[in-house]
Amino acid sequence: MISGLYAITPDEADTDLLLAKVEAALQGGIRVLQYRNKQASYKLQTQQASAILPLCKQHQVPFIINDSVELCLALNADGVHIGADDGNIAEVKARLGANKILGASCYNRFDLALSAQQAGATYVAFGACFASSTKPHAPVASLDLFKQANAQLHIPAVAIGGITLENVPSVIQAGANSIAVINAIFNADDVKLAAQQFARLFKESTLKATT
Ligand SMILES: Cc1ncc(COP(=O)(O)OP(=O)(O)O)c(N)n1
Ligand SMILES: Cc1nc(C(=O)O)sc1CCOP(=O)(O)O
Ligand SMILES: [Mg+2]
Repeated sequence: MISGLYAITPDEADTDLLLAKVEAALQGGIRVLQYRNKQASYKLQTQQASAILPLCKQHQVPFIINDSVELCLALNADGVHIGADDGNIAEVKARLGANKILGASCYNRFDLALSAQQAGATYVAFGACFASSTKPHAPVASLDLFKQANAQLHIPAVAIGGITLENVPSVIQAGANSIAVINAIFNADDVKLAAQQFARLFKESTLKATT
């Protein structure tokens, strides 16, 4: 269920603009969407995520909420993504139930991925793969983690952090199952085109990696 192009929303206060960008990204072929707005109040997050949910449903794209189990359960979204400061994975899993997606940030640490999988995570994320303007102080993660993930995990591994159309082939060749992107999609002049280009590169590079 978690594979291909995984878009994450930017910190956008203008809900109409955000919805237009999300619709364009969906039309461009994203396969997963995470709602993340670190600047918004819980009220604005609820309004924005409630408006995005039916768009994702129309496109049959899983909709994941960043950080908040409460918001995910209130909206009946498809899942939650949590990091080291967002709660205990096993406890969050128990609150969400077996049918929701639970993503866990593992930064540059494979030991965290092994324990996240053990605690019930549906997927893990490693990053930052490259310097990220969205999160400039993120620790740098080696692309070798994806080789390790393929060999030792039975859940998908998502790559995040500074991923662009230029560097995405190297991440896919390294073995990432999914590519999470904020800036290079949502700050592109043409959001739909950017998503289409990522999706096409993902297809081409995956074919190369498997032949
Ligand atoms: C797919 C994906 N991977 C990593 C993160 C980062 O989560 P976290 O470390 O909790 O940081 P914030 O996003 O909450 O700032 C993510 N959101 N999504
Ligand atoms: C939200 C986030 N988490 C990261 C991590 O390394 O865990 S990097 C990151 C920002 C990703 O945005 P962009 O595609 O604009 O670099
Ligand atoms: Mg978080």
